[in-house]
Amino acid sequence: MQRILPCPTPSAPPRPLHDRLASRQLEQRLAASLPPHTLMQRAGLAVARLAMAWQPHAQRIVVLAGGGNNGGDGLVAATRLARDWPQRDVAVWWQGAPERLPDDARWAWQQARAANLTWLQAAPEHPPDLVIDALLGLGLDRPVRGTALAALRWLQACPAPTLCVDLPSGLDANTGHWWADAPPQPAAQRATLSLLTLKPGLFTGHGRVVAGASIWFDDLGAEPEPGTAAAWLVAPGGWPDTAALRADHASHKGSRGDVLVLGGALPHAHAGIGMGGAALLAARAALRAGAGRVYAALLGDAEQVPPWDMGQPALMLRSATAALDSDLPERATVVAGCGGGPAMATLLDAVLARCPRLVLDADALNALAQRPDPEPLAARQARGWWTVLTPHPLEAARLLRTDTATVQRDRLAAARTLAERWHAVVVLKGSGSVVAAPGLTPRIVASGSGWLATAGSGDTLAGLLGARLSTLPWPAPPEDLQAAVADTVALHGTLPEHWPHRWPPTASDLLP
Ligand SMILES: NC(=O)C1=CN([C@@H]2O[C@H](COP(=O)(O)OP(=O)(O)OC[C@H]3O[C@@H](n4cnc5c(N)ncnc54)[C@H](OP(=O)(O)O)[C@@H]3O)[C@@H](O)[C@H]2O)[C@@H](O)CC1
Ligand SMILES: Nc1ncnc2c1ncn2[C@@H]1O[C@H](COP(=O)(O)OP(=O)(O)O)[C@@H](O)[C@H]1O
Repeated sequence: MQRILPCPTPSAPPRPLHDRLASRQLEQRLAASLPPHTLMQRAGLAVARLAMAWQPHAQRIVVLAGGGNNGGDGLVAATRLARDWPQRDVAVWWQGAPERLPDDARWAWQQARAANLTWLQAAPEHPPDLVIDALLGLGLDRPVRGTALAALRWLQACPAPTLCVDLPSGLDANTGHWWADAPPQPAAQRATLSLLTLKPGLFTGHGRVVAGASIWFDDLGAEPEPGTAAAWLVAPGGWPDTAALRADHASHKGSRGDVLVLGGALPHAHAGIGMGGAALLAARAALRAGAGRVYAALLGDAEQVPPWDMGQPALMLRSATAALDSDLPERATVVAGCGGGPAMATLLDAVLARCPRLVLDADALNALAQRPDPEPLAARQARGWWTVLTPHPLEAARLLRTDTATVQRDRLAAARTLAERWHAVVVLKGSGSVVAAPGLTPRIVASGSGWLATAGSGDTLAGLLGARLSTLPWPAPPEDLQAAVADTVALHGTLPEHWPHRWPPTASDLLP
C-alpha cells in the first residue's frame, strides 16, 4: 500500500490511471489466476488495516456497505475488524439484497453474517468514531437514487472521519463527475483507499473535493499492461533545478531563454478598462522562473506604456506594435492573451504565423474561439512549432462550442478533443488540470488547491510556461513538450504551499 496524496515523493514518475473498463478487465484477468474471492479478501484486509492505522483510537466503527462488490469489500473489512481488533464495536449498515448479490459479495456477506457484527437497519443515531464508506464504487455510472441516495446524504453530513473504499460513493471513476443531487461536501477528515488501480476520477472534476485530503493505493498484486492507462497522474513538482542553473558558469542571459508576453490592454485601447496587470503578472512569473530576458508588450498607444514596472524593474516594457516590429515573435517564446481584451483578435493571425514557440491564454483563446478554422494551428503542428493552449473551463467551452457544465462533466474527454481539434498541447485548468496533446495519453496534475482560485493565478501559470518552453531544447518530440507543460502546471500547483500565512495568497504573492 502506498500513499499517493499528499505526495510523499514530489519527483516521482507519472503513475497510470485506469478507467472503469480497464480496471474491470484487469480485475477479471487477475481474479482468474487466483483462488476464488482472493481479491476481495485482499481488498477488505487492506481497508481494515488502513482504517486502524489511520484512526487507531476509533472504538465505534460503522461500515456503510452497498449491494455490489464495493459493499463486499466493506463487509470483508468489517469482518476482519471484528476478528482482528475484537475490542472495537463494529456495526454494518448494509444496503444490499441477498438475492441480487454478485458472487464475491455474497461470499463476503455470508462471512459477515457469521462474524461478531451489529447490523443496523437505519442510519446510526450518533456519529461513530469512524465510518467506512463501501456504498458505491467502480460500478456507479448513473445518478444515485432511492435508499442509496438517503445513505449518501447521511454520509455527506456525518462529521466522523470517513475512509472511502476504492472511490468515495457518488463519484464517477472515469470523470470525477458527482452523481448525487446532494452537493458534495469537502471534508478534511476523509481518506480514500483506491484498490487494484488508481482511477482518473479521483484526481479531477469533483474527485479532489470528495476523496479527502489523503489518497492511498493498494494494487492487490495487479500489474496493469502497458498501453491500458486512460491518463497519467503527474506528481506535484518542485522548483526548477536552481543548483544546476547556478553551476552553469558558461550561461548568460541570452542562453537562459527570452519570453515575450503580449497582452495587457491599456485603458485607452480597451474602453477605459485597464488589464495591464495580467501581462505584468505573467511576465514577472517568467522572469522569476528563470527566463533570461522578459519583455512585456502591452496593447495600447506607445505613450501610454509605463516606462518601467516598479515591482519588477528587470522587465522590459514596450507597446505591442513595437514588439511586433521586432524579431521578438520569432526569437522569443511568446505568451499571448493575458489581459489582452478584444484587441487580441487583431493580433492573432500575426502571432500564429510568426511565433514558433507559443502559449495562448485568456483573450487569445477567446479570439481563437471566434474563428471556426483550425487550419493555422494544423500548419503550425505540421512545421513542428509549439502551440500550448491554457483554457479554463469557460474558455474551453467557447473553443468547443459547448457549455461549461459539459466540459466539467468529462474533463479528460474535453481536453483530448480540444487537443485534437486545435492541434495543440492543451491545459484544461481547474481542480485536476488535464494536459492533453494530439495522439498522446493525457496527464492529470495532482497539485493545486482552492488557494489558486484567485484572479491572476492563470496569468502566473502562462508566464511559468513561457519560461519553461524558452529553455526546452528545440525541436522536441511531442511527448517532451507535453511532459514539460505538465511539470510546469504541477509546479504552479505547489506555489500556494510556500505561502507562510493562514490567509490565502493573491496571484502576485505566489512568486516570491
Ligand atoms: N470482485 C473483486 O474481487 C473486487 C472488487 N473490487 C471492488 O468492487 C467494486 C466494484 O463492484 P461492482 O462492480 O459490483 O460495483 P459497485 O460499485 O459495488 O456498484 C454496484 C452496486 O451499486 C448499486 N448501484 C449502482 N448504481 C447505483 C445508483 N445510481 N443508485 C443506487 N444504487 C446503485 C447496484 O445496484 P443495482 O444496479 O444492482 O440495482 C449494485 O448493488 C470496486 O469499487 C471495488 O470496491 C475491488 O476491490 C477489486 C476486487
Ligand atoms: N480549486 C482549484 N484547484 C486547483 N487549481 C485551481 C483551482 N482554482 C483555480 N486553479 C488554478 O488557478 C489558475 C486559474 O487560472 P484562470 O482561471 O485562468 O485565472 P486568471 O485568468 O484570473 O489568471 C489555473 O491554473 C487553475 O488550474
